[in-house]
Amino acid sequence: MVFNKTEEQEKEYLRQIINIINNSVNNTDKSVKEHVDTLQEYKEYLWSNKDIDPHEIRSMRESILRHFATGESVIDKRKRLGKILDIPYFGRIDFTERKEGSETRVLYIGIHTFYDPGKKANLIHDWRAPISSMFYDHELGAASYSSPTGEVEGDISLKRQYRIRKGQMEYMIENSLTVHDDVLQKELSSNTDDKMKNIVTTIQREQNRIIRNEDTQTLIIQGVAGSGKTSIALHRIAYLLYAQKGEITSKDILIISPNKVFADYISNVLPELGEETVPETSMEQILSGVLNNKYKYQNFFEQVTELLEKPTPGFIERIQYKASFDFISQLEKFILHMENHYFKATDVKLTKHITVPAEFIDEQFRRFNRYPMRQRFETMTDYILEMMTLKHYFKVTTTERNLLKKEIQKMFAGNNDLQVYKDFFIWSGKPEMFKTHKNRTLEYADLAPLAYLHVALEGLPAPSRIKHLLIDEMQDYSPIQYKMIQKLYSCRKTILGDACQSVNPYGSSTAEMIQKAFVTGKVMKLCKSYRSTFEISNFAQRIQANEDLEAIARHGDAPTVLSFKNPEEELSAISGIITTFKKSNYKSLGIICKTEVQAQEITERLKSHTDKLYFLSHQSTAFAKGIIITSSHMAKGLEFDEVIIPQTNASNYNTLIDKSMFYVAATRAMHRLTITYWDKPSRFIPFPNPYTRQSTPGNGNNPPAP
Ligand SMILES: Nc1ncnc2c1ncn2[C@@H]1O[C@H](COP(=O)(O)OP(=O)(O)OP(=O)(O)O)[C@@H](O)[C@H]1O
Repeated sequence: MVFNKTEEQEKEYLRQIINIINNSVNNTDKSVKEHVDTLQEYKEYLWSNKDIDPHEIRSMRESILRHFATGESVIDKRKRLGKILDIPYFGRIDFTERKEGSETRVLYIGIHTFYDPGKKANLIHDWRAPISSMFYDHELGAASYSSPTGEVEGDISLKRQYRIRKGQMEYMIENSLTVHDDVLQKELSSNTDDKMKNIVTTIQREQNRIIRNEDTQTLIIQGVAGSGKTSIALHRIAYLLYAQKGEITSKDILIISPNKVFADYISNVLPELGEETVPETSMEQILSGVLNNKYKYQNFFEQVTELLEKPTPGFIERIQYKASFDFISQLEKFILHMENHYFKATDVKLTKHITVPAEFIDEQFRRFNRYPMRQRFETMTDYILEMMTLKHYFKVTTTERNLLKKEIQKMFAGNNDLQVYKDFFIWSGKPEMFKTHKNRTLEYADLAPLAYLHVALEGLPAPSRIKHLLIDEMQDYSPIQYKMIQKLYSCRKTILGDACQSVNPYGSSTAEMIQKAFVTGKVMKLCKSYRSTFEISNFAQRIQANEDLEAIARHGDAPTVLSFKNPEEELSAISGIITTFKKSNYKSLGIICKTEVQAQEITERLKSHTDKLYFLSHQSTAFAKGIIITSSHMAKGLEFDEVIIPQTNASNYNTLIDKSMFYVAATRAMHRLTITYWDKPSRFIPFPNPYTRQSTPGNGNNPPAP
């Protein structure tokens, strides 16, 4: 007989579960109150007995700390219970192990486990538990999961999905092959919240494989636009925190993310999954840190801006060269060259009668070659002095020691990182490949190689205690940057991105290049695109084809291309679209320009037409709700219900990098996309556009075929 067969029975069961959870909440509340009261008592006792002896104070301090720690875990439990009360579970499978005498187990699956001490049973199973993996991996029929004791095989006889909010069941979907599809379609058709949401109820099979992969040291995920890479990466973190409890905490994980806005945008997901947010940083911060924050440098955003606004062939060439593997091998050769030619030993007169011969000093430089070059001086000095005292029976003074060390240091021609770096370009016959900007500002592409040389000369900073490194937007980093990351973080890594979405086409990396830079790594692909409607995905495919991309069959409004005579007409049409948006059910509108300057200029001009606009710049630190105007670069990784891409004129979108920007902007749209231009259309707009509407908001006209 099927347990809770009907929807009515399920609803009744839900009510019972909520009651049990409520009891647990009451007990926890009591426990929280007891802890608070005890701590208060301690505090009062300490205040009113200021002359108690130090032993008693010490033992009280220990008790307070103990109470505090248990109190904190009770508070955590209370928070978790609050979440469970709202959405106790979202799925169910009935599983019978293929073993004699096995009974069917009814497994309700939710964000957290809920154990009922009364029934001495798990009433709800955490989605990350091994047994719960079957919910994502199998439909009705034969199924299996990996348990710590081996593979458990059996059959799923029932599978259901529920939508429960605030403890109320909104709907339940019965077991069928399309359970996931139905709920997925509903999830994808909903409008965006201000921040990224968790996808725990509808994780797809290919995504689940990545989330639960624990075998691979370096996992590289190449996923098409909107395939859920970022979502999956965050669920993977939540999974690892669960599966490796006791070994890894959220503080042991580090995310390298493109900017603060993106970090804020994704900051919701882990707390929604009941985990703490994870520290985040940027590539620039890491590399500049290695160089002791000594240099002024152009950041990645500034590099992209320069490429978009005033790219010179030299600038592009420098970026391209520094993103090549040839460059890395030249650097390696140069390090060897330094090893062989940068130390020129001379005799050092230590005392009136004692001279340390040059050959002996040179010999020691070679002897200690297991140390980075600049780290040898100290050890060499000590060793030489030891040998000299043995030979000459004299006592070395501190002054003599310092003198020798200083002299040895002077014999090395590589004491200044920047000078060494310049030497490298001269040595390699490419002096034109190094150029500083105003105020001796380094180019972004120079940061990683300079840090690479610094480490070869000076050694690595203190080993990082990070146990898992996550890199998003992997395509934007170059091989030499990955080489540096490899040196700095020997831990497990999850690296994800999309080679088609580079905002740095001259210095970007594919999954295979990253694999080559690391000399290891498993590449996994995600081909299904979930974000955009079929029509938008197809449109974007025609801007820049990605053979791997498989658009999800979710249909919506066709993208619109609107042509105008001049910028004024275009602007008033955009303001018309904004008015329509405000009246619609959509929650977010992104007006995505090619550059930040253009975005700022449009913001200023639109302000007199409409209110509640939010200009998102590279200095912004938080994602905002509503109508956002920003650049393609900043919009990367984000998504909007509706997107407008203005000024797609021939002159504005013309180069390789412009095309990348256009593609990134178009793939941000979930449900609706409008492209506008005046004068001549960009050659990247897919014409003829079968989706173009005849009547348009504002003054838009149907564009002529170019
Ligand atoms: N299994 C899923 N269930 C529900 N929604 C999903 C699923 N997978 C992805 N999505 C949705 O698809 C959208 C894109 O996801 P996400 O931003 O993680 O993709 P991405 O691959 O990082 O995208 P991009 O590279 O284009 O920035 C999000 O709205 C996400 O919630």
